[in-house]
Amino acid sequence: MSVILASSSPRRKELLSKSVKEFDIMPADIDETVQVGEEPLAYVERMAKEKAMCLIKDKPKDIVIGCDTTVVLGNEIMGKPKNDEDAYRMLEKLSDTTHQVLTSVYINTEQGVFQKTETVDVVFYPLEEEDINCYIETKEHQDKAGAYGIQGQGALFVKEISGDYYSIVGFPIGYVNQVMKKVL
Ligand SMILES: Cc1cn([C@H]2C[C@H](O)[C@@H](COP(=O)(O)OP(=O)(O)OP(=O)(O)O)O2)c(=O)[nH]c1=O
Repeated sequence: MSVILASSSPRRKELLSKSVKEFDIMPADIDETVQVGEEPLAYVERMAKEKAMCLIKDKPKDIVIGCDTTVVLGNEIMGKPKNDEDAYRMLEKLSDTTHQVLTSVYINTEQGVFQKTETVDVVFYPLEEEDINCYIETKEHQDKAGAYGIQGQGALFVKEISGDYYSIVGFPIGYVNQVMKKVL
């Protein structure tokens, strides 16, 4: 039996390695389109499950972990920006307001499924045009939901968070570790 992380994210790999010594990485290739009328919570939970399900078919005896993170402002789901203009648009909207970061982790094991979804409130300071343009030049936004990374230069935008920091980064390692202690 192996542990498989269904992810291409270097952050998820680094965080899982704090809890599990040996695991395989098999990125899941799924369609991440939001369905018509789909609520953010349902969306992020479906994505985490689908990433894991992709691999479960071939590896039913293994522990498979799928995870998804999305930024939500009001009812708008902000995934990864398509380009720099899209990133600018997202950061302009996130300026001087509170958004939610939703992260769902889906862990399939022989003992059953463990799924948890965290919602973290994040408050941003007002961002000036120059702040956003300088940030976009760093390219840090490119692979991140909501076009920022709290673990990098995006930290400068953050006034306050309420909830699990590691869920913002994309992987609720404390919870995953609790599950690993039960199933490994
Ligand atoms: C808000 C925020 C998001 N992110 C990241 C976490 C996720 O990796 C990414 C959201 O995209 P996801 O689709 O959740 O994940 P991914 O495409 O990076 O990896 P996978 O192969 O597992 O699907 O945004 C940060 O790293 N820091 C932040 O502050």
